[in-house]
Amino acid sequence: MILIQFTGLSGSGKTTLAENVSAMLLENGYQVKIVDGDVYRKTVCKDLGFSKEDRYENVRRLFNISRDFVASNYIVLMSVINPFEDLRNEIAQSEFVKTVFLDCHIDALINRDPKGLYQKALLPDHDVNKIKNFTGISDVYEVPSNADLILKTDSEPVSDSTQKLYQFIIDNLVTNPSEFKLMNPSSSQLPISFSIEKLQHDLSICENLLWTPHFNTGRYEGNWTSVSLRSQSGKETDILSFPDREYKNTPLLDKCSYFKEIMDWFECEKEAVRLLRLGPESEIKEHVDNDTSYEDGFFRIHIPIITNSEVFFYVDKKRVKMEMGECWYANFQLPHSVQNKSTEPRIHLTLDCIRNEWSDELFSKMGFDIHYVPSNDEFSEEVKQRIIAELSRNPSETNAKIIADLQSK
Ligand SMILES: Nc1ncnc2c1ncn2[C@@H]1O[C@H](COP(=O)(O)OS(=O)(=O)O)[C@@H](OP(=O)(O)O)[C@H]1O
Ligand SMILES: Nc1ncnc2c1ncn2[C@@H]1O[C@H](COP(=O)(O)OP(=O)(O)O)[C@@H](O)[C@H]1O
Repeated sequence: MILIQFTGLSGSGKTTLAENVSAMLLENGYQVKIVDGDVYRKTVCKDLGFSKEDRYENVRRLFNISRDFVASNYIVLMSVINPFEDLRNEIAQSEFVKTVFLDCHIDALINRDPKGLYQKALLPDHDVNKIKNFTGISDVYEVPSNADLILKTDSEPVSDSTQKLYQFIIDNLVTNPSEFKLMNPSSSQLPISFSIEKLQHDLSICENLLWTPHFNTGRYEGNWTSVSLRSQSGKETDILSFPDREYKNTPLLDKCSYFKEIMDWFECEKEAVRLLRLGPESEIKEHVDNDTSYEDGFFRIHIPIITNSEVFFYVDKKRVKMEMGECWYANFQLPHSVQNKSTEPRIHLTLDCIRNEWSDELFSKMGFDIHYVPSNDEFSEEVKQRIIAELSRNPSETNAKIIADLQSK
């Protein structure tokens, strides 16, 4: 299945194209849902306005609703202005999401003005009818740099845009739903970054110590070593990481105040905390680490201290570009590998953390469905009830069948 996240200014054609394409898809036997910002702002999102925070919250809520529909094998057309690049990218991390940019020049929109909103947005400041913070006029719209499809809705007829979008959806549908795993992102950047200078300062304290070679020599080629800031024995040379054991800070951590500060930023229990050094021209072969996904109650964080563009970190066959000072989660239960093709070492600080309420709040802000249970054909009870409630609002023979099917599971 597929989720189309539209992005485009008011009047660019989101509603028109969503409705046209939906009609064509329905005619051809597909199940379709339109999740339209304009509509949901009157119900689920009626507490939200147009501040930056509210727009983020609005789009995230609509994405959560859309994702539930995708889980029920709907083609979903999420029709929102969706003005922020980082939020669109966050959503696009899910494999089933495609971004469609409705590119329409502002002059054409002002001219077109189907709802009379531009006229109101352009009124003088003192006018009581003026719409403030209007996207494209008095509020930001970040032009997408990596949309999967761009439709020039100011220069092509509606029928052309409709046909192109319809074909794009058909071409990108996951044809065998049983092979399609709906899941949380395989990797995701946290909304925090750390000082590269301070990270490298603390690293310099550790650099002359004895770094222990990684125990599983079959897994890598070249040089892969580590030093512990927190380990089971409390020793710096103990670099093993096993779940559900007691961990203690090592004496090294007392000397590294910034690493300690970073650890404290994570308001959750920590297991192993280590510096991992992948030497020049070295490679960690593809492997999986069991029970290391957020859904298992665990999350491993990577913070690059020294890295460069010749480091290739892959998670689930996708390259994850982690820059120095950034903070990343990845699901290491999925196949992953690292190649350092450069002549410099790559050094990361890694923290093994235990999921709790604090991290659930953080991960839901990052677009994770914290109720997601990894299984191909089952939903959590809560998700199931939400889908049933939504389908019941829209009675039809098909919806009645889906509800009966869901209730029988
Ligand atoms: N200040 C301001 N800025 C932009 N849009 C405004 C504003 N005030 C009201 N409207 C109407 O709200 C619709 C946009 O809502 P969205 O949910 O798509 O916006 S956002 O993605 O959260 O930015 C948008 O609907 P569309 O015209 O369908 O885009 C407008 O009708
Ligand atoms: N190629 C096109 N694609 C979509 N809409 C177009 C196109 N060309 C002209 N239009 C017109 O632009 C307007 C778009 O309005 P609407 O679909 O409500 O936009 P939005 O939902 O983005 O606010 C409609 O009047 C539509 O007929």
